[in-house]
Amino acid sequence: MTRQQLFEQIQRKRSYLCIGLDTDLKKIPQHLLQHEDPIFEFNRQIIDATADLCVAYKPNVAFYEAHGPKGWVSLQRTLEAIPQDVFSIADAKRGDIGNTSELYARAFFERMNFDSITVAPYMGADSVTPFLQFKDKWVILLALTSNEGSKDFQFSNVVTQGEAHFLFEKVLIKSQKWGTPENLMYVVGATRCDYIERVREIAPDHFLLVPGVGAQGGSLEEISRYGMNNHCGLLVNSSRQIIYASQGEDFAEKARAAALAVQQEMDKYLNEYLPQ
Ligand SMILES: O=c1ccn([C@@H]2O[C@H](COP(=O)(O)O)[C@@H](O)[C@H]2O)c(=O)[nH]1
Repeated sequence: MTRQQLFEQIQRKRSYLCIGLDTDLKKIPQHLLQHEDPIFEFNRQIIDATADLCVAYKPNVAFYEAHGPKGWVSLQRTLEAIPQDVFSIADAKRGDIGNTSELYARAFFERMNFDSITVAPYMGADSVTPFLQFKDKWVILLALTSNEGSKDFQFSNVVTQGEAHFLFEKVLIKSQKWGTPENLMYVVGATRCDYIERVREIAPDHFLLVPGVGAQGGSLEEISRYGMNNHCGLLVNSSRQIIYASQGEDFAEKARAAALAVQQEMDKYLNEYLPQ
């Protein structure tokens, strides 16, 4: 999917919501356990109930690979249930020496046909660029993550081009030599709203994948106010708050209601903050 197609979808649906498919057998409604693939059945019903309200789905690969080969099958079936025009994100946080990264890229882009994959920047250019060689596919690079531990490394002081920066700023500056706003996005946590203006100074045009609203408490209003650019430039993820809105037989209906509430808020922010 191209950046323009993503933006058109955002305008059409009045939404920049990404729904995280962090599907956990311990949390899904118990009546689904009788299905031969309960994870897929849960995801299928969530997707059917919410596809008109969101622009992306993000299965976190950990929730699938934890089940071994069966989990990979659930992931593949889930990907096939995502409508063609909805952006798909493999939240896999990969990255290794070049020839290994190339195989990761082939696994997620060719074997499975995801639109994008999350990648860790720590191993540098040769670990990231193999993912950038695929037409209309995206790298979503971890820049400033939403978790408490982000403080351990991401705020370390480093010197870039003779200037002092935080490490996450260096990731944003340096990686713009590897990709463009047409194939590179960044993960920036909604719990780090105080840095969103700084992120936009360094990377004004790139899309940001923003986890951390909902269960982690980040502010959708602040991220929208300070993070929106002229292509919207935001995919705001919510996983648990939406998919586990109910653990009863009405789970899909309740997930739809939770997604609708977020979409309606996003509609308002698109009116207020999208530059004309
Ligand atoms: O900085 C990051 C990067 C990734 N995540 C992932 O996003 C979802 C968040 O789930 P919620 O239930 O909405 O909290 C999850 O898959 C994380 O692994 C993140 O939270 N922060």
